Amino acid sequence: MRASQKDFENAMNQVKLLKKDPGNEVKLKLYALFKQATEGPCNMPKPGVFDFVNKAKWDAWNALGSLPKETARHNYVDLVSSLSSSLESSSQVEPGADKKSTGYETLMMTLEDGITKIVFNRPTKKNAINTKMYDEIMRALKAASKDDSSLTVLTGNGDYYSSGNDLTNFTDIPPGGVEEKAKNSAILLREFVDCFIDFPKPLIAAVNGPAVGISVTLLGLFDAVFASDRATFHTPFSHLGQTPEGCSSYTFPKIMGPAKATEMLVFGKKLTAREACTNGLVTEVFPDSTFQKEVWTRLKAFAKLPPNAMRISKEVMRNSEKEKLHAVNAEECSVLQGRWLSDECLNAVSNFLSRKARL
Ligand SMILES: CCCCCC/C=C/C(=O)SCCNC(=O)CCNC(=O)[C@H](O)C(C)(C)COP(=O)(O)OP(=O)(O)OC[C@H]1O[C@@H](n2cnc3c(N)ncnc32)[C@H](O)[C@@H]1OP(=O)(O)O
Repeated sequence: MRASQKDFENAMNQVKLLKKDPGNEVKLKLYALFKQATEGPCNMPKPGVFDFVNKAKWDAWNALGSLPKETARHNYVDLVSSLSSSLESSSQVEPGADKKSTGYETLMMTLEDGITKIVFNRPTKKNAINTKMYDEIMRALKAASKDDSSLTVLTGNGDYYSSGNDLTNFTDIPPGGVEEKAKNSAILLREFVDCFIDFPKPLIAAVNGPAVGISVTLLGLFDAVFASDRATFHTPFSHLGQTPEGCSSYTFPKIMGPAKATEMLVFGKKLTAREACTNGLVTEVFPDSTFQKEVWTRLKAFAKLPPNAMRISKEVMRNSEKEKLHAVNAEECSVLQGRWLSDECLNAVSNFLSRKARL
């Protein structure tokens, strides 16, 4: 499936919020893709040669020929998404942002009202985490740990929070073959999860939509999890021939008890936001229609609390667990390294990539 109608509507809203003019060439491209996506191929009469503006628009639209509406919608969403990161859209930002970081391809990052916000920004891929995104999240967390903010929030752009590991990560095989790939992936995963274990400030997830795989397991390392009632929580590891990561083999049984943790991590039961809240994984659930407003009101109130007291309180709670969490992370990565070479895993990934299986 290509970009959904919701992705398209989000993109249309984002365009209105662009703070910098993207230039005429890009505006014409946006216009053409929008018209193609909503009306199909151009069948309007060609404007006269002196009607420069309308002729340029007509030319851009007409140049798309018989491009299918769906493809145009997808390309429109992609183009807006790339503009949002490079030209700093304010759609993900509450008013009065005092600092925004560009230089991320897969994320948007802002600092405002004492809150650093890191937004997964691959909406057309349901915010699947590719290798670049793993690296950028680590870089963003390191920057957030040192900036002026008192808390850090992770959320997703579009209809998903994140669909977890990008399964195409498995297709980029180095010269050393699949063994080397599995080894490198285990090293990357360990380093990635370590960043969450060691993150020094309160870390909050605003789960705006469905969450899958590693985007769910990591929640056990967050300090608060706010969820839209549209969000779901799914860890289909057995279906994928894989095993738990993100320290979930330790945090989930502790949070929800071994029976519920087994339902999720071994049998792949998908939880609704309310179920995840009842089981202690989610702090609070909000109606989707008021999610952003209510969550940001709450976060802004938290951000006014004395930052050092919050940081030290987190440190006291986390310190007694840190060594254990690092050991669990190391063990989970080592087990996964073996699983990635198994037929069960290779078949599951190849089924996804050949579109035989979606969750
Ligand atoms: C360094 C390695 C570390 C590894 C850590 C271990 C981590 C483990 C995990 O996270 S396991 C979980 C992995 N995730 C999945 O298995 C989810 C796979 N995706 C799906 O099943 C579906 O895409 C969906 C249910 C999330 C959404 O379905 P639907 O609404 O029908 O949308 P599409 O399937 O059409 O998706 C749109 C678009 O996005 C691409 N996409 C979505 N998720 C992923 C993904 N996880 N990996 C790669 N690509 C993904 C999908 O292919 C479509 O792309 P296209 O438009 O066709 O180009």
